[in-house]
Amino acid sequence: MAAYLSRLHHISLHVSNAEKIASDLVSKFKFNLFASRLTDGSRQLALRKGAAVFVVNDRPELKRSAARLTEELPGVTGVNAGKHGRDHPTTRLYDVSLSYPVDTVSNVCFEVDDVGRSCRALRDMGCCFLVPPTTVQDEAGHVTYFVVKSIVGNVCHTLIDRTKYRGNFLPGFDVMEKHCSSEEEDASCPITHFDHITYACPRKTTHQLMRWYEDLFGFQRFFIDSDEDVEEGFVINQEGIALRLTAMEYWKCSKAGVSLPSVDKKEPDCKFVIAESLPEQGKNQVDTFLEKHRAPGIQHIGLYTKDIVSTAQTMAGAGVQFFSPPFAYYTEVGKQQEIEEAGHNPQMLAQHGILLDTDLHQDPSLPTELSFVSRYLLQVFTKPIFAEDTFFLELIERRGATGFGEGNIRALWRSVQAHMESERLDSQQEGPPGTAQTAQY
Ligand SMILES: O=C(O)C(=O)Cc1ccc(O)cc1
Ligand SMILES: [Fe+2]
Repeated sequence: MAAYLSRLHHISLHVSNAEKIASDLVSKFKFNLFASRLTDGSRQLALRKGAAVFVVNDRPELKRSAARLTEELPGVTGVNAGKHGRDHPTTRLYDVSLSYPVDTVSNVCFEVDDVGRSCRALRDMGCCFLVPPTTVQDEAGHVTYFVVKSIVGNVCHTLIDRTKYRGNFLPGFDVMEKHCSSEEEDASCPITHFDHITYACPRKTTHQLMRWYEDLFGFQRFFIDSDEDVEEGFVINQEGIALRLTAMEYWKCSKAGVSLPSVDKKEPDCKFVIAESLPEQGKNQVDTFLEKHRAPGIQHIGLYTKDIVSTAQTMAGAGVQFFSPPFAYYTEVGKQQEIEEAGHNPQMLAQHGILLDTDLHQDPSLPTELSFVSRYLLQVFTKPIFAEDTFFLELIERRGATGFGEGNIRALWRSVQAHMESERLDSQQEGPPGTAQTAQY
């Protein structure tokens, strides 16, 4: 039986300079730093925007990490954190401090209602535990968590039960009383939650991955496109693009002991997208991720916003760089009309590289003349946010469309390929490989 998840709690980043990345998330992406945990050995900074929470961790140095890991694993059970207890300087709470050679986003932490039951379920299925069940407490109560390794590269999942905790975040973190952002700033960047997490995976691994998430966490297939083949997934294999996309979703379930979320309580949470590159059209952005990240992993995260134009405008003004499709994208007759019919201004979208994809959907419950409902989605992709050309963020505004737009994927693909080509030319001009700086900001 699977371990059913209540909701996504936070996503952890492991980076060489936590302060720099946290400061970018605050100043450019308008997240609020609301909690921190500072010890001699590690720094964990928690940032929030709506329900989207990132925890930014300092990445342990390679040479010391092997020792740290063996030191941490047997000793963590029952650790007391914060002001009232023993606090091991190298303990990274709610995560593992595995060393990693490049900056990475590697832990998706979920809340569960019954940690004991989830742990037994995963153990019975042969899951690999990186941290055994561990209780952490402070004056506001206690939480219990454990960490499992996924089968996607360095991705781990922390499962945490915080039903016995009354504090604002997690024990061991100092929560700041007041958030630093003004209301005005929040109104211009209405990000509400994580919409999806996209994994970059090697060829022929999609099925195994889907099976793992279905069996262990009760994820279910989500069809990106109505024409999608059950076995093949959503395949784009033409005009230089060779990509297989498959998506999964799970439902927030709120009651302890519920074996399957009942139909009427269904509420989908963050989706998971598996992107697998296909060999036919040469090296591409998924291959680049696998090479630069040195393993499969989280390639990008979609942040859901209620107003993409204003969010992109504010972020661009604060220094975020977005990918832009060629200007011709916005002047093409069909696209221009599509944008206008959706009530948007092509020039405004062009200014920040925002892509629009309409999905004409037939609603069988309506009379034929009214049955075509136009649903659309808007997306814009940032350039990589770490020094390495790996992880990026996406803004997404959904107007009825629940999937991912094929037109948008094609436009993104082309702008990323063009970016990769210009990087390649730059590095050729600057000298041998390794001397070129790929930092985007
Ligand atoms: O369209 C989206 O937002 C996706 O998440 C799909 C996707 C996945 C990987 C890519 O390299 C490009 C597009
Ligand atoms: Fe995406």
